[in-house]
Amino acid sequence: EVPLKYGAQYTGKRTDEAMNKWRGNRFGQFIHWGLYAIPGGVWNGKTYNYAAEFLKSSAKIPTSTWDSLMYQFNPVKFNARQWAKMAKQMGARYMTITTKHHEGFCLWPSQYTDFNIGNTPYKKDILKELVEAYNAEGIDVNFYYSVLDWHHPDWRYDIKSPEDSVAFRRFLQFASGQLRELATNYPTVKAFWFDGTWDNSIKKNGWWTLEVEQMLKKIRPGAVVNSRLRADDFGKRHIDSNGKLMGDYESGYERRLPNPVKDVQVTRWDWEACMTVPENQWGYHKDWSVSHVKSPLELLEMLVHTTSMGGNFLLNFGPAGDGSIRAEEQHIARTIGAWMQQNGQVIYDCDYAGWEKQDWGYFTKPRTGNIVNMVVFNIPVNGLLKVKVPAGTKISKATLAGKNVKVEEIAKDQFFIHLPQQAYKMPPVIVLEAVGGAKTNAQYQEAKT
Ligand SMILES: COc1ccc([C@H]2[C@H](O)[C@H](O)[C@H](C)N2C)cc1
Repeated sequence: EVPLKYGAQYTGKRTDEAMNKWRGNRFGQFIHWGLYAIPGGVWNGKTYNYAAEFLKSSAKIPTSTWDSLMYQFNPVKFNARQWAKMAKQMGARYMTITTKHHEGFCLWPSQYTDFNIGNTPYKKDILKELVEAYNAEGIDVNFYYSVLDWHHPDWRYDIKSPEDSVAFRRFLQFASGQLRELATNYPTVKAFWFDGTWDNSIKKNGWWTLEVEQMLKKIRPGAVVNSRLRADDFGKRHIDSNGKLMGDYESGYERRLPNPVKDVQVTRWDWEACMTVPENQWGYHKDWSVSHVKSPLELLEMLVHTTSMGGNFLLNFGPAGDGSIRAEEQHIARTIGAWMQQNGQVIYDCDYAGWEKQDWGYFTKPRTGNIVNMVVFNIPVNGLLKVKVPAGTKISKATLAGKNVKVEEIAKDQFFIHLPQQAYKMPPVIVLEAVGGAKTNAQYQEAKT
């Protein structure tokens, strides 16, 4: 091991109450909302197919022109309570909001820059409205914060001169101040999702990333911070030079999920995957016809896949500039929500079962009891669902929607589950009562230090 000052501060999963709640939430709503939602990927009549929140660079728009969008920000259709109700109906247990994306525009009235919601026609503190509305629905709120800031004159992509060093130190003070006011003025915030930390300027200032994590946890004990913030003494990000995860959970899965067979080592720590509905649009884009738009079922399978590997799934919504939620996203919320209404117990507070992945779907395991859930996405034509269980496991009971289903042992540690013959519009859940069998997932729990 190399001695590190700014590397991982602990190993193994946090087991305090705040982290257990963060983990048990499992399903979150990401919201990307900022000035980019106004043009929605279209500039001077031309549609740019790249991510809408990058339109400033795609269309090579000067900062002064882009920043004047602030004077147009007046979301007349914005209703925080309606958004929160929709998220509740979808079954989201937490919501992560872009307090400030790369453009540098702040959804809260920051004292550290005028480039904020207070100087828009809307004027009011949107962040406060969202925190209150979502908390009122029992949904935890987490803050996304981009360190990269296209608006701020002291931002640097790299440190190549003494002037760069002086300017960037001022920038880091600015960012620390913004984070302090976010953690202080919105006391119910539960976690911080850092982005925009891939540049050399940050890699060369790993000390600051640890200082920020420690400051936030001092102001908000129990706060959860993602690995994406952190760089160690040598500029290594997410995982330090000794191979240890920094921050409280691994946040490298962006628009991709770990493979349930090859990447099972991800279960040794907490992690979260964030996902777009189109191929690559986080902010609102006017034209979703340019790429595949994932169906509710595709997204539901990703949620179950993520839970089955002990991770959290953060599904993105990109509200329009007027504060409305597009029809596709409303449909996704309703469809996933209907299934979560019946089956949320196989997601919330559930984890990796440690059983071998099979083609029919995914296993999830509640924290306590000898239950293993099967979420079936691939229904066998003959209605006989072949299940392999760990050596020596006995299945004492299997139910589907509360009704017993026949379990027929066909070989050592192999069973047919007789599925009721019906048209399955949504994935059925089979609850197994299983006793015995090797405890396989223990091997990935690292020693706690
Ligand atoms: C350079 O490639 C990037 C950079 C930043 C991103 C941002 C997206 O705008 C969104 O906020 C996502 C979570 N983040 C990684 C995506 C791709």
